[in-house]
Amino acid sequence: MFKLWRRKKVLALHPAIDNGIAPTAPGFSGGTLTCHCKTNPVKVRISGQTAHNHACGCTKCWKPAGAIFSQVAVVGRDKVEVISGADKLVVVDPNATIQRHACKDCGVHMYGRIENKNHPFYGLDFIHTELSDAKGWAAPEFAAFVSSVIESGVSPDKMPAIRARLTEIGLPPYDALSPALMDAIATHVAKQSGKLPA
Ligand SMILES: N[C@@H](CCC(=O)N[C@@H](CSCO)C(=O)NCC(=O)O)C(=O)O
Ligand SMILES: [Zn+2]
Ligand SMILES: [Zn+2]
Repeated sequence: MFKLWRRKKVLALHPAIDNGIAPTAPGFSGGTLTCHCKTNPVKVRISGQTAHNHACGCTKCWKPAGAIFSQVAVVGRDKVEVISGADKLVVVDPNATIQRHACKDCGVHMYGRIENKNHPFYGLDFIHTELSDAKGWAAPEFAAFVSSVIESGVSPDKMPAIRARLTEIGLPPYDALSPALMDAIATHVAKQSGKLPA
């Protein structure tokens, strides 16, 4: 008789978080993001470390094939320079708050930019550091917009297992951004409206 061994199916959250998160390197100073095109890839030079790296479950952030989550971080827009293939970049949704500049050939998002000067995160670009093979990028710290994965077709039944796995990995799951970032956004709004002193 054959015995059938069935391994528990592991959730494919994101390749950069499923098999252990690479550590942040002190003093890390950046690297080059490369799109997935075999020829003439788009290259974006990032001249600094990122901040607020997180797994994002929203429908708008770019995810590698098979991943439920995106991994996305911010860096000052002055640290982002397209060094190759600029002619292949298109803005995915010009009406979105974050204007994601994607390679029109492979679909990879190379950077997302906020053009609204009143936005709390104006001055920061959103990038996917897994597009660089440099080691030492800031590690992800939390998971954002977790419930939004349902909007991409994930069965609601899987949510308890997804939240449990994120917690196990060390990425606290939130259904918006992290409390610290939500507080920063609300503080900015309150200062703009005069409810708090500027
Ligand atoms: N349920 C929606 C949520 C989309 C959303 O609000 N995404 C956030 C986080 S993106 C990176 O952290 C956001 O700020 N979006 C602004 C934008 O995308 O322009 C969905 O899943 O689509
Ligand atoms: Zn490409
Ligand atoms: Zn997102």
